[in-house]
Amino acid sequence: MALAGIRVIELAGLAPAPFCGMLLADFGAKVIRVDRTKVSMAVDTQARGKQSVALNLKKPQGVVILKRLCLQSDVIIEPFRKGVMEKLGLGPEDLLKENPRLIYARLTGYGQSGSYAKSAGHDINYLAISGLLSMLGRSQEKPYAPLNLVADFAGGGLMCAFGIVLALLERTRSGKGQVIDASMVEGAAYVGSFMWKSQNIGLWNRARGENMLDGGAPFYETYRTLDGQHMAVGAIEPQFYQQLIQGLGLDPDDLPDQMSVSDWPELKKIFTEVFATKTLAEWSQIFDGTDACVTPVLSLDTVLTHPHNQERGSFLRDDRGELSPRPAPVLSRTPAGPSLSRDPLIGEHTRSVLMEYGFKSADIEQLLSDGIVECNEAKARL
Ligand SMILES: C[C@H](CCC[C@H](C)C(=O)SCCNC(=O)CCNC(=O)[C@H](O)C(C)(C)COP(=O)(O)OP(=O)(O)OC[C@H]1O[C@@H](n2cnc3c(N)ncnc32)[C@H](O)[C@@H]1OP(=O)(O)O)[C@H]1CC[C@H]2[C@@H]3[C@H](O)C[C@@H]4C[C@H](O)CC[C@]4(C)[C@H]3C[C@H](O)[C@]12C
Repeated sequence: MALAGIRVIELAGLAPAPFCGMLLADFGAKVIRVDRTKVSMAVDTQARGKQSVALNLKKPQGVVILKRLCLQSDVIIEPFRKGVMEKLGLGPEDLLKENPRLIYARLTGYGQSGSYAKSAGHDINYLAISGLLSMLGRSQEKPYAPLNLVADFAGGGLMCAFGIVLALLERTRSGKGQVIDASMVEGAAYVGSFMWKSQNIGLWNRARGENMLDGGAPFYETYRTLDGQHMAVGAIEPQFYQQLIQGLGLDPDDLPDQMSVSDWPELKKIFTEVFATKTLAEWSQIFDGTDACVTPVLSLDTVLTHPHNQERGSFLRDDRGELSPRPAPVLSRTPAGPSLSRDPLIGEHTRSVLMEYGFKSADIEQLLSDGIVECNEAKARL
């Protein structure tokens, strides 16, 4: 796998950092998640392929252990508010001094500088400050955040993983690590570059929800079917639009021009009425194999049974039968090899990881009895 041999220390966080760690693990990195002690249940739902060490960083010995782990690792991912790591004596200066090859990834909402740097926040706040939230939503309605996909995952976890891979690549030339300041506000805005750079071609001239790609156009919309499901329509180009009209059984001569914006509400009404006359299966049969750009809106449960997804093996089932997306993209020689085993329990690998990093058995027993680290091997065997 592409990242085989890379060791990553991921300090446990909420959603973006765990996703970043999972991406690296899927592509072969050894990812050790450092959890707090005295926590019963992990909140990391993106723990595929990771190991867990439970370590109390509020104790000086805990800090020493983390430093030792970082000394023999390539990457650390920290998901805390600005200043937290420095307060613990684990800031970039401390860690890079001991391991100059370390890549120190700081995944935060607002970045390491600026007046918001120390403020709490979540995806919706970062999206708001990025400018993008103002563009998301239906006509005449308030802005609407599309789950926590854009800032947490696209602009946060994924962008941070991109930074880490860049830094690893650069290190092969310089031999040096570096600090990555991954702000979700900036990551989200960057993912949205198209929105800024396409303003001068008139794509966003109208109010929110009334443009071509934000729900304004009848040919870029979802429609309810007879059986209460939905079809997605993305027939932008005239030659594809023509196939949409044909599939709907409409006569183009009876319809206003595709690009007549003032007629869009009327055209939407017509499409809505027609889509409501057939089931999702019937519409799929009509449009599959055409270039009308019409597809069924699948649920998380039905994606697996769709022929295209089945043919490509786009989703996988783990040992417990849970379904999730296969890692993307697919690399021809060194594809990802996601773990199919259950997620780690908190502290399940404390002992084995510490041994691997050179700690002696007797020292580990002492750390356990002092409450600096915790082990959950017994629970894991149940
Ligand atoms: C699924 C829910 C998550 C939703 C995601 C949401 C939409 C997001 O947007 S995530 C993005 C959040 N933002 C960031 O990550 C940006 C950077 N980080 C921050 O800004 C902050 O960390 C913060 C704002 C996110 C949190 O601030 P906080 O004050 O809590 O923390 P920090 O200032 O960063 O300081 C951390 C302190 O912790 C100390 N620490 C760290 N590690 C250790 C260690 N190993 N040992 C000792 N101490 C440690 C560190 O030193 C700092 O200490 P100080 O403060 O003294 O400096 C989920 C959201 C909530 C979940 C539910 C909830 O947890 C309750 C249940 C729990 C149960 O187990 C499972 C079910 C729950 C219902 C659970 C379910 C879901 O997981 C949630 C709903």
